[in-house]
Amino acid sequence: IKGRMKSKTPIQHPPSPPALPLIGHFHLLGPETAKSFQTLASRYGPILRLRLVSKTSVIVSSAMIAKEILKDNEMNFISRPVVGYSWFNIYDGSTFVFAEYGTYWRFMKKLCMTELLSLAQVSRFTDIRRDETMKLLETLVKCSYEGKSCDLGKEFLRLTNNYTCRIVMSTRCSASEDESKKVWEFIKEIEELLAKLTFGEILGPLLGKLDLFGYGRKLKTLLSSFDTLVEKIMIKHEEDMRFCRKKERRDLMDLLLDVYRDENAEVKLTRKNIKALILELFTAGTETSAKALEWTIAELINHPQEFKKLKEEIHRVVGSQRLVEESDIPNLPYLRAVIRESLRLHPPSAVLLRRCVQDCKISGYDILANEGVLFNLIDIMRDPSSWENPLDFQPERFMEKSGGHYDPYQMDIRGQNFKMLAFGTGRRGCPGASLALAAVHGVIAALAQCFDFEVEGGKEIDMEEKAGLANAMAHPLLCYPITHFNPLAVHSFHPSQPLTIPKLSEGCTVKGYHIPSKTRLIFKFWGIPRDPKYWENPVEFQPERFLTENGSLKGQLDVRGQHLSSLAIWPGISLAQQIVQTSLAALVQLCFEWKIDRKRK
Ligand code: HEM
Repeated sequence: IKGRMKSKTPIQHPPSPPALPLIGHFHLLGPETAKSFQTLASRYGPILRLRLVSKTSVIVSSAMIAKEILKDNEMNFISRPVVGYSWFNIYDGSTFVFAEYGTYWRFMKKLCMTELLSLAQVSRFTDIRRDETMKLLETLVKCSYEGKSCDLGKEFLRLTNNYTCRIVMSTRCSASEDESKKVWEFIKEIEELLAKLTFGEILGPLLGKLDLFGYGRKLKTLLSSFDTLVEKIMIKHEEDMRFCRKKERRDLMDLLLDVYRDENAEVKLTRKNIKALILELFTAGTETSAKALEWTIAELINHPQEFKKLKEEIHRVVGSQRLVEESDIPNLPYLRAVIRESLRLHPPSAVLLRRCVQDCKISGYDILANEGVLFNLIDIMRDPSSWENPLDFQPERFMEKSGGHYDPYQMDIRGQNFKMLAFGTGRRGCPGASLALAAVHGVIAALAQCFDFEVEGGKEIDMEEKAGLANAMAHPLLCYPITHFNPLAVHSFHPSQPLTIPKLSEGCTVKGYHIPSKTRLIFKFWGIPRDPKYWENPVEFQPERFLTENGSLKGQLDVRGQHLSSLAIWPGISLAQQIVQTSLAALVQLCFEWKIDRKRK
């Protein structure tokens, strides 16, 4: 009323459904919040105003209005709404993601874009992502040989948490892997609590502060334990610097500590700022990237034609002698189209949150200062006026019509294309996009090259979305990997894997026994390379057996499968041999002599 009396012209709010006393429009939101917004948008238009108990928010569901707000009025919508759980956040006032637009936020954003998460930094950590990807492949190969199913969602979360831990604070520097495991156990619990508190927040400050369900107190305790652990890791980093201990590489914590100690820095960072940022890098980066992986592989499993096309592209470009690398990504346009299509249909952050700084007009409606604005990305990126058959998974839509090249404008996912806002846009857009994209492309390419996936009972993956705004899959992504390219098998006296041919396509007869089609064949390496028919003293370690008298290599060294008595290798040979030979040579030549603990034999 006060607002109306003050203004000469009546305020023209965006359309709004009838509200109930006290709870406002709360009753109109179903468990699938994004879908409820969608239903309301189809009745009231692409911009509408909702009151949820104590909070008033404007909901935007069209690319055009998103552009008007986020591009034409960027500075007026550059801050984020204040979140209720700040009462329980020990880092309140020190965070980056929810920082007001101002000197601190600008300083931190620049630091993220030019140092911490810059393209150069992301490529410096390629080997860490590769290493973690190999661990994932190893798990899947194991499941494949044992005929066990695998919860891919869990594995993806483990992968993104692990490489983030290593990039941010090198598990090796933190003395034991236990510490990194603890960090991500904290993060998991903190994320769960934040989701609960974000929902409870709409109850308003009075009820919110009462903390009826006790989530706030639990969050405070968890954050304090996280703080103690990260402080310990920080002290170790500082000791390493002080005593000039040699490190393989400098991680993000080292870079942040440099700024912390820099007397001339534009902004004096506190320890609290550093810890808050570390927490936010985890909460903003790990689950989002894991969800992107999960949705993409689920779509590919449900779309065998597209999956096959992706495999063929990788085979054409990379061949079958080595594992696909992140450096191959520029030459894999279909892969890039697949990732974009998955992010379009299933944005891991389903909404963008901004706050209006000063009263302004958008599409003829008044948006008032301090009103929150929520951009429903699912609606925007499935808008039929922007996308043909918007609900279908069609990576081809990102390719130019002729010649299968990609269309650079369509492919832009960093915010200049307002139909495609998976990473947000403008100054407040996601600074982790390069890291996330490198990881997601690398992992999906490796999975497509190495595996097929079967769902129990030959069914399709259920693509139902979980309740709430998290845009996660409602059901665990359980499937059976079938290895058709194993990059891990290494030639050695102790072959690491049995050789498996995924499935026999047609039945056949071997030595009088009928083997029906679809049987999985396993060749036991223990048997073949130790067969006394082929090898003298087969269980003795005698490298000389591979050498001629004048010291050159014998034909038997062929480990690529022509020599049946030495079947230990798979097409990952070049990579595998390089890793094993170079590390072994370095260990022997340069570094160490080994002593055995005699008591233990
Ligand atoms: C597929 C993975 C990811 C997706 C879909 C995603 C998406 C987003 C979105 C939509 C925003 C809000 C942008 C806006 O308001 O315009 C955002 C912000 C942010 N993201 Fe990401 N993100 C991902 C991965 C990452 C990673 C790996 C990191 C860092 C390790 C990260 C760090 C951040 C930070 C710090 C912000 C806040 C930026 C600010 O307020 O200025 N994100 N992200």
